[in-house]
Amino acid sequence: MAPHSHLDRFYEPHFDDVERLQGYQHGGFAPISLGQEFVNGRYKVIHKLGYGGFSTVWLARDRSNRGLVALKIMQANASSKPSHELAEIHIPRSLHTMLPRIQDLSVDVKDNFKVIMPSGEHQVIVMQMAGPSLFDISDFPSRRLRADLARRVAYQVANALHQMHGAGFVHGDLTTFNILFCVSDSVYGWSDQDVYDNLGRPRSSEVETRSGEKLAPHEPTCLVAPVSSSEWRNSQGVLQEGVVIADFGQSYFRQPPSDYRPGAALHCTAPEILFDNRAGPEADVWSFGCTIFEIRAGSPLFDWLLGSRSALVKLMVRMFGRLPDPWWAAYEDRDRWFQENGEPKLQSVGKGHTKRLEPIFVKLSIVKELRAIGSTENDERTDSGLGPMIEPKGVALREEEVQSLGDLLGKMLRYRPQDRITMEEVISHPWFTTTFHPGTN
Ligand SMILES: Nc1ncnc2c1ncn2[C@@H]1O[C@H](COP(=O)(O)OP(=O)(O)OP(=O)(O)O)[C@@H](O)[C@H]1O
Repeated sequence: MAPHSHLDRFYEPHFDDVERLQGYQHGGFAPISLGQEFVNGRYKVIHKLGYGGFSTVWLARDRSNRGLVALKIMQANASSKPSHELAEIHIPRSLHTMLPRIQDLSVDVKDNFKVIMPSGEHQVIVMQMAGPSLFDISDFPSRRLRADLARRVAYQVANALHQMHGAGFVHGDLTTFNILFCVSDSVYGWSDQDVYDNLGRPRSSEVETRSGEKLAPHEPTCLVAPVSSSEWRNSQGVLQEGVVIADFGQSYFRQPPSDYRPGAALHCTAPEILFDNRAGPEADVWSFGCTIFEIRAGSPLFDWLLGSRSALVKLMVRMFGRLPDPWWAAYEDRDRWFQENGEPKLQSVGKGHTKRLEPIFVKLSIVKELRAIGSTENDERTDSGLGPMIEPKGVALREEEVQSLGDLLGKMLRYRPQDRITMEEVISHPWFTTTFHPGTN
């Protein structure tokens, strides 16, 4: 009989917005529990804020000043890579010292220390506590930000990225997952009870093996769900309408470190990374183009769940046409879907005198995607419970905005990095400042 997989070993948790249990291995996630203390009781874990591929992120009380902080507890394997540590800790610190105007736009690292646990040695990064990510608040497919808020948020990120590029920093992993709403100043002074009253009590699910076998010391006794997006959305006066950029794990200053491997989220990955493994400020511009679309649309330009590089390239070619050489020749599935000129392959449809050739799929375009915003929303959602940050349902973009945003994204999403506009040009684009009057359609 085949051995049970790691997943089969456990009963499923009661909720799905939680890290996978397979991540809890030697070298993996740290088994943290609510109430756990670090640095001689200075930091005490009181809730969970999120998780990513490399870490779990917890809300903690800093007893030195009674304030609230976020503890990003890295997987042990990621903690031992000097370049990762350098990026996660030193890039945000350098940004704050070198670029005073970015202080409100990038997350602040306050402290860091290491802890030894049965899973290994973990780097813990103490950060300014922020709110949910843009991804979390939109909660695809039913919600997107209010139009004015979407543009304001996009401008803040553009401003931060412009300053970073001007000083020689590359972010390397720009997505809606890594842009977080700021919380109101009063939140930092909340008691534990205020946290639970406003954000709900942590939901936890006991971890149990199917066989009844005891848990290993590196396995958590409970999985804890992060504060839910609906708690954030419906909490009154807790979130500000400003954002900070977070997650500098893929960032670098001037030159990528020798062990650098570009690692942007697949749906935001630029073609030069896919084909040449080459990151840079231009790749940030591509990722940010995808991110602006997602901020305005509430859903991604290219699917989040593509699964493969080839599936992403197929969507790119459907949208932007034939790849430049030599990438076209390197795209292994091109003959399956496309003619040599990048047009979709043709298939025979109909019978007898109605028989004709038709493309095997329709071509995509940014403008078409922009025109579809607001018209394909899930009609079952109610306007109540959406919160003040969310656009009412069924609101489409004015044609004037479709043209303006289509122009901006078209220039940011050019295949060749040297053909893309720079962040200097992005922030002066009229889409950020034009008033799109209702009724111009
Ligand atoms: N300072 C913070 N305040 C509040 N929540 C945070 C903070 N930092 C991170 N989070 C939450 O934790 C999640 C994971 O954080 P982050 O993306 O930094 O982790 P990661 O392991 O580096 O993930 P990735 O797989 O994206 O590289 C974020 O999406 C966010 O929801």
